[in-house]
Amino acid sequence: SSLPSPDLAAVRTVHRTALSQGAPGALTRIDEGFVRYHVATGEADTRAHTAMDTGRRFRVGSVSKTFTAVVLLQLAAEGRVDLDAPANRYLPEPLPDDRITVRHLLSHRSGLYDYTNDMFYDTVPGFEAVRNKVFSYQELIDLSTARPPNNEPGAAYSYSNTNFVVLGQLVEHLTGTPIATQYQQRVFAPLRLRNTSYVHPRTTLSGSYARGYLRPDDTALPLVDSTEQTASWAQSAGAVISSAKDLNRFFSALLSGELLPAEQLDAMTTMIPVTADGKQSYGLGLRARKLSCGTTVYGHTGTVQGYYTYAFTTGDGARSMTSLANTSNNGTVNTTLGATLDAAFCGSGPA
Ligand SMILES: CC1(C)S[C@@H]2[C@H](NC(=O)CCCC[C@H](NC(=O)C[NH3+])C(=O)[O-])C(=O)N2[C@H]1C(=O)[O-]
Repeated sequence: SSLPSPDLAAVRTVHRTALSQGAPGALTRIDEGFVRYHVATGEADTRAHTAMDTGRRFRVGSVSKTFTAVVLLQLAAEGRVDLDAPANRYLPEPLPDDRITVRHLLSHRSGLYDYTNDMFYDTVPGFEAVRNKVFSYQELIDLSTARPPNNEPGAAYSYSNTNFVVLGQLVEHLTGTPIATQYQQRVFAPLRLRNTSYVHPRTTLSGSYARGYLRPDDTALPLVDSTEQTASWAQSAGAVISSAKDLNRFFSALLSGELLPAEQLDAMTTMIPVTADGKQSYGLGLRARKLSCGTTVYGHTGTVQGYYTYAFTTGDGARSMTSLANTSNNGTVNTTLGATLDAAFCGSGPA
């Protein structure tokens, strides 16, 4: 490819920095055609002192939003949902504002308040209060609509988990099947993502996986093992479990046109800047980042208790990278881990 070779030494340096900042372990896998690169550092399990390896599964957090967006856009391609219709046309219970369209939800422009702002205001108590809870979509939506909207529909970008919880409810109401069935039939099975699952509300991960460690707000306290949770607070906004190999396969397939017709892929990759420097933008359930070398990559990030994920690919899907650090509530680690993007796609160290 026209890209410089990945800088694996730079990836290792980023991992070591993340560990020095509090991550128990980190992994990065890069795939380009039949060529793959693996870098794993530190521990997947700090009690058993098990070494991290790139084959381990983990909770992907909001990378789940791209899976949900693919299901929605396939339904749109089948003529079963109109992206510019009011979402209320497809929902069992109406949102307070009829002007909110399906596209507003997919692009975080609905204005719907993000209930996790309250739910996780106090990090560990908030997590402990919900880690074994099972929510209905409607319960989560009601938490959101109890608060004023962030903006008029379509007037601004304001990221909100609520948007993708509504979209999960919409998919289930429209198809009459659980979102898990739609993920399985439309994405997991066709791409043979054997290490990817949606097991909500089961709390355990199967197979070989990395344990996740949540940092308390009082950073003097020990990390909290947050591996087992229902992730019911997130569901179609964040409850997918996957691996670096599978996420690389998913994003490569998506951007190379295996999952969506051109019209829907174009809609998904029509990006609107979300940072002042214009380097980060959002489309429909998809992020884009312009890297230090000028290359733009497409994918999503994830933050779920105990796990930070970056999963991105080139515009043609030729080269993909997934990085994980098995901690969270540690913004320094999250920012550090993001530098694996430059190492993977620009062949350079942190910008
Ligand atoms: C926009 C984000 C960053 S937040 C959103 C979603 N994750 C969540 O909403 C979880 C928030 C609480 C997570 C918790 N933090 C606290 O409790 C802080 N008090 C922690 O760090 O484990 C996800 O994933 N998205 C990320 C994304 O899309 O990159």
